Amino acid sequence: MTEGGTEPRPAPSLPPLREVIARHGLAASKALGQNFLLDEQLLARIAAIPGPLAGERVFEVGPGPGGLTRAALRAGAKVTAVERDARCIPALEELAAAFPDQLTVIEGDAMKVDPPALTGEGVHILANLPYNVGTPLLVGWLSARWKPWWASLTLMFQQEVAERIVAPVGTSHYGRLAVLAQWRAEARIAMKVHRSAFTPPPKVMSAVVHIVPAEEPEGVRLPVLERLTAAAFGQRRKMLRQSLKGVPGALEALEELGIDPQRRAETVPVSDYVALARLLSRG
Ligand SMILES: C[S@@+](CC[C@H](N)C(=O)[O-])C[C@H]1O[C@@H](n2cnc3c(N)ncnc32)[C@H](O)[C@@H]1O
Repeated sequence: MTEGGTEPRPAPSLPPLREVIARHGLAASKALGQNFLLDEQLLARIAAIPGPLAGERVFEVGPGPGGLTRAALRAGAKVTAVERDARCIPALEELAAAFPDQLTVIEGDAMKVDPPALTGEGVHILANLPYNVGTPLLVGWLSARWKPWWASLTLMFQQEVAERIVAPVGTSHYGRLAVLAQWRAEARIAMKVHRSAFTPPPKVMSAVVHIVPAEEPEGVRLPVLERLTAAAFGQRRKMLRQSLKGVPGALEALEELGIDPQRRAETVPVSDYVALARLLSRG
């Protein structure tokens, strides 16, 4: 016995994921963006990205046959998983039975559930999702009130999308998503994943992005920052004095901050967008 607690339970032995997929007839659906990860060592490495999960709560979106789910459960997490494909639910219920009191399975659309109501605050979000679902969910999670209800995000994306999230100023991927992800959070690519790791393999390479909340800069309203970056990057080849013309007060704010109006959007660091938005948030 450990002091004040119980011995961790030995992880139950589970059938290989291929067998789970075959037994439950989980032929990958293109419409649901299903590309499954079956390599359990790789899955364990992804589940380790948020840090030690023993006793932590995890919200998983799109568990599918449960590969990433079982990795998080083996690491000792309490997992709430939302899956849209009804065919996957019996396989996930089997996993819940193998890890008593550790897994709650919800059949539903992640775009429609209210995760903090399901999981409470301080959860680690884990997801390997289709791009068309993953990006809107990410934007929603990054737009939450700060500090957010989640403790970290560990999300698989197409590599090109991952590059746009972590892009430094001055690079071709730098844009609205980079500013949104970086103005009050730290975002990095934690792992690149070759397309051949998926069944079936997608057309492009993938990468896992890890995001943790940082201090929110004071006096900045997010809608103001978004209006600014929408205008600036909406015409990214133009000089700021042209692209920001339609944003009331923006040209005066450039001058007040000593930001050269001849610069283009992609040369302006996140800290300058924040400073501009702070001035414009005053009004
Ligand atoms: C790329 S697969 C990943 C499956 C599994 N996590 C893995 O890594 O092998 C994406 C999963 O997300 C599910 N999914 C797609 N759209 C969803 C949505 N709107 N809400 C919840 N799950 C969704 C799919 O059914 C599928 O199981």
